[in-house]
Amino acid sequence: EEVLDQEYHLEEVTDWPESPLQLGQVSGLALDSDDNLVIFHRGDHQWGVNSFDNSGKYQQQSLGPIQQSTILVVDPVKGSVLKASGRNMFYLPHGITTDKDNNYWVTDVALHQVFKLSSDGRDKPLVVLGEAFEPGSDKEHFCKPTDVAVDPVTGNVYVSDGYCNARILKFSPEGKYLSHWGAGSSDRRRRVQFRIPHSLVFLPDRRELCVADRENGRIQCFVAESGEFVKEIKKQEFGGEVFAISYAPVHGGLIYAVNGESAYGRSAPLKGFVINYSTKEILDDFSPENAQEFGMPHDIVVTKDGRVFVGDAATDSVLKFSSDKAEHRSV
Ligand SMILES: O=C(N[C@@H](O)C(=O)O)c1ccccc1
Repeated sequence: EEVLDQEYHLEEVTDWPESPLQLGQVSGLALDSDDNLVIFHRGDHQWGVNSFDNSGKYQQQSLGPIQQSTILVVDPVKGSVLKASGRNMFYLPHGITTDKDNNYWVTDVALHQVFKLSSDGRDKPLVVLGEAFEPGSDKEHFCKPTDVAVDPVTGNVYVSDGYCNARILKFSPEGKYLSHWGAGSSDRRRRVQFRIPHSLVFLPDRRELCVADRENGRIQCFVAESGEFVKEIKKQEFGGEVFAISYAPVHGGLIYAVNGESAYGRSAPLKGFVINYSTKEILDDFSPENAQEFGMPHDIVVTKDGRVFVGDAATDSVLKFSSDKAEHRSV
């Protein structure tokens, strides 16, 4: 197979989007089957230090749900909004993914719930997991669930749970609990448990599930069917926090990741990374142009043609990166 040639380097496509998107905190990104970008954002709601009490209960229920459209489908070339939905449903959006039928699977950390939604604009909840506003750690309750990944072959659904739990749960396509691993499961094989499993990606060519184990600053990959541990990728360059990951089944398998700030401040520059899944080597890193900086890069997706989008929950923006020189405005 062809090897990534050396002059491959991702650079920001600074003239994307052509006109600004009205976004709140951008928490999640996904791609639909046409490689349109799906943005999950928080409108006028913000996750702040007073949003939750010590038991994980959301404190701002009285605000009511976000009235803006929290799910935007955006053209990857121009950045124009193709569809908008997700009004009056969510309090603190977090993760989003699409399944092979273009349904949305989303998590809301205030509701402590996971939803399967039709993408026909009616947002019809087809599956709901967890109990609204009730944190917990059994088979029917999550605590600030962070992300979802769907196996395109079996339709099985994986949930990373979450800020106040430390486990991955597996459900049937209809939402029946099947198993879980990490905290609370029988497997004691791996000493160090997750610390905020924050982002998931399914590797279709390997049938593995990789997890951004955020506060452990590492990526862990598992056999999706069994939860059996396969490998860990931990890099000095991450600086102790990995916020989100994505994957492209090309060039032998490429993992894309963004790092983040720890509660104790910045321990490494905020960047995106392109990592060779097999060798674990960092092939490229990237960040915004013109001394702009990432604020809180919070999710990342990569299109079939190698364009990368990063959603930032601090700058309320989505940035586009490409290695195709033709795409960068000639200065
Ligand atoms: O991590 C946090 N937020 C982000 O991940 C997010 O906004 O999803 C956070 C933690 C404590 C207090 C406030 C925010």
